[in-house]
Amino acid sequence: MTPLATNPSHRQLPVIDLSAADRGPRERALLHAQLHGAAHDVGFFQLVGHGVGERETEALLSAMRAFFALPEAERLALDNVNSPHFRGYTRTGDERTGGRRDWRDQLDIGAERPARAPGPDEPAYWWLQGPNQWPAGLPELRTAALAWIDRLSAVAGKLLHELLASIGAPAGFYDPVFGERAHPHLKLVRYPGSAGDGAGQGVGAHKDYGFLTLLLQDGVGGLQVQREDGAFHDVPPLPGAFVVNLGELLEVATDGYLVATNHRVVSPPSAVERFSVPFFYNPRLDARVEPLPFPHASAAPGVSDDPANPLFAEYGFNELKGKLRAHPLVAERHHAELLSPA
Ligand SMILES: O=C(O)CCC(=O)C(=O)O
Ligand SMILES: [Fe+2]
Repeated sequence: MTPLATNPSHRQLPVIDLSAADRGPRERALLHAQLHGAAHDVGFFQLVGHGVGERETEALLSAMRAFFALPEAERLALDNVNSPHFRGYTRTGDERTGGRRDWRDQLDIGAERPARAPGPDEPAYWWLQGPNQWPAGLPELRTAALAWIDRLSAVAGKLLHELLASIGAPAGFYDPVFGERAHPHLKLVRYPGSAGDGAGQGVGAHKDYGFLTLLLQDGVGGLQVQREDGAFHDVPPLPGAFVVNLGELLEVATDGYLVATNHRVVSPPSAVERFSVPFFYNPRLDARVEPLPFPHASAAPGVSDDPANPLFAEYGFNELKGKLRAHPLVAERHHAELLSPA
């Protein structure tokens, strides 16, 4: 072994088989031990045995490829700059993470609900609720994306139950913040090679805002997770698996016992495109995440204290902070009153 080799235990994320939950108490106990370790130590793992089949996945991916193959004018007809709800298409270079330009284009999709412009006494996060923007000539995209949101909401719900049980908490403790008014979110993302500015920022280091993220990535690679050593380590693509990471609300819920982990994407080499589909399992916008009762609560270190990234227990505020930061063009056009003076 050369001194430069990465520690293999750092390179490989845990692989968790969710179907073990249905194979009797012994297998379920083993699953819980693995989940507990992965969620507490890393906050990232590969999920297999989730039951989502190749047909459903291919329906989503082929609609997605068709979308990104549309002429730019047709994609820009859905420009999110026209949506006060941060829905629609973001062209490459218009998104920011850590104050720097991300080199990816994407379509942001959420639950299909009518717009709700908040009144003067209502929280501003109601702006996040509103209609999606769909490409007129690609009805199959709407069908596949909404089906994916339903399907992955069910998988994520089951996973959250097992995860809470794995740390000795009541499995259904957060059920009331999901249900009919949950606020799931889906992104269809393309990384079109590198920007040529030397930064290689596909998307900059960040944490996700909600409970759990289930990511479908293609075979190109580039996703990296920050590990205990502070360095960013590759998350190699595993066919058929979802990469799962814990969001900020689970860190808030457990006072830091479970970790929301920083991650980023390094741009693929020029002329190589990478596609990914992150699904964010988020609760109602007006959900206030109560502290989770669980036996390890006294061992919790507290949530991370980053003045540049405060964590909010009321979910809508947590998402709104991120959206205003990531989409400055939408924020300036529609929400100037929410931006703090520079
Ligand atoms: O594209 C990826 O692999 C990750 C994307 C991501 O982390 C995000 O959009 O929050
Ligand atoms: Fe993310």
